[in-house]
Amino acid sequence: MWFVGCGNMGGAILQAWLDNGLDAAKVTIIKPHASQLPGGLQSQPDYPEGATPDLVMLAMKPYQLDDVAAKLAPLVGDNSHIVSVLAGTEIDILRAAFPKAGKIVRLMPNMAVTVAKSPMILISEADDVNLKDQMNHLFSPLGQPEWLENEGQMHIATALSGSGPAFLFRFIDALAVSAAELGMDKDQAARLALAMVDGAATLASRSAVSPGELANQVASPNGVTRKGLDVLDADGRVNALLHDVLKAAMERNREMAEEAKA
Ligand SMILES: NC(=O)C1=CN([C@@H]2O[C@H](COP(=O)(O)OP(=O)(O)OC[C@H]3O[C@@H](n4cnc5c(N)ncnc54)[C@H](OP(=O)(O)O)[C@@H]3O)[C@@H](O)[C@H]2O)C=CC1
Ligand SMILES: O=C(O)[C@@H]1CCC=N1
Repeated sequence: MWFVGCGNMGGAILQAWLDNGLDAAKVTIIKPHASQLPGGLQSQPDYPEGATPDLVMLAMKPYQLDDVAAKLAPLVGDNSHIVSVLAGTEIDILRAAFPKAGKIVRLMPNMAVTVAKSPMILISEADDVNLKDQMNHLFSPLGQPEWLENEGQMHIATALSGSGPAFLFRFIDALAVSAAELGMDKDQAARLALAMVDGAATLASRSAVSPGELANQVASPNGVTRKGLDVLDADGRVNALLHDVLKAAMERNREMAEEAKA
């Protein structure tokens, strides 16, 4: 297996696979600069000569595709599947870059692969049951595989699930900062905000009722929570805010897809 690029996202996937028993000897990492890598692995700047990979994980930045393809495309053949985590880089573009490759799959993971809790959003160029089984087997130790029906859905899926952790991390920070501004010790506020989100997310994921209903269960009539919810809900504030956040991220993903075609 070859990793092309192994930074935040590629490194998290590799770490998760190593934690799940992947033999490090089967991994070759190609990237320009030496850096600390999962499992103490070393990267190399050049592609191995005379070797053909079974699987290539494309995990560099989207704008680096042309550079990568110039060197990698001649080395991949029918039996080399390519899995790309590149945001906004569509299957047609990947196929044009790697005309001789085996199957091409797009994956949108998030950083929670290291705790086996990333939705693993997938789409491939062909509706191939064997390929799906193979990908599910490969990626289910990192989170829940979730196949899209069409590639157009990848824009919003990327905003929600790929970028989503960043939005939630900001929310946790904002809760902690606000609690500190309102009188709590800063470190204690940070600790409590994180523990509360962790507990609430676990509860919601295990609950038979929706998060909306759970919010109502927390809020006593005329109680403390209702006053806070009223602020979130005033003029549809929180929905409007998150709509705008997802729309901005989704539109950037769409724009990146257009840039890749230009
Ligand atoms: N970060 C995230 O949460 C998510 C990221 N993604 C996608 O993952 C991809 C990587 O993002 P991220 O990990 O955050 O980025 P990073 O900047 O952390 O990592 C980029 C990697 O690409 C390598 N690289 C740079 N140039 C080349 C090249 N010419 N050939 C091979 N490798 C190269 C870098 O190597 P070096 O260090 O040696 O320079 C580095 O290992 C992006 O396409 C992004 O869209 C998708 C979902 C979530
Ligand atoms: O910000 C980005 O472009 C990538 C895609 C999803 C998460 N990180």
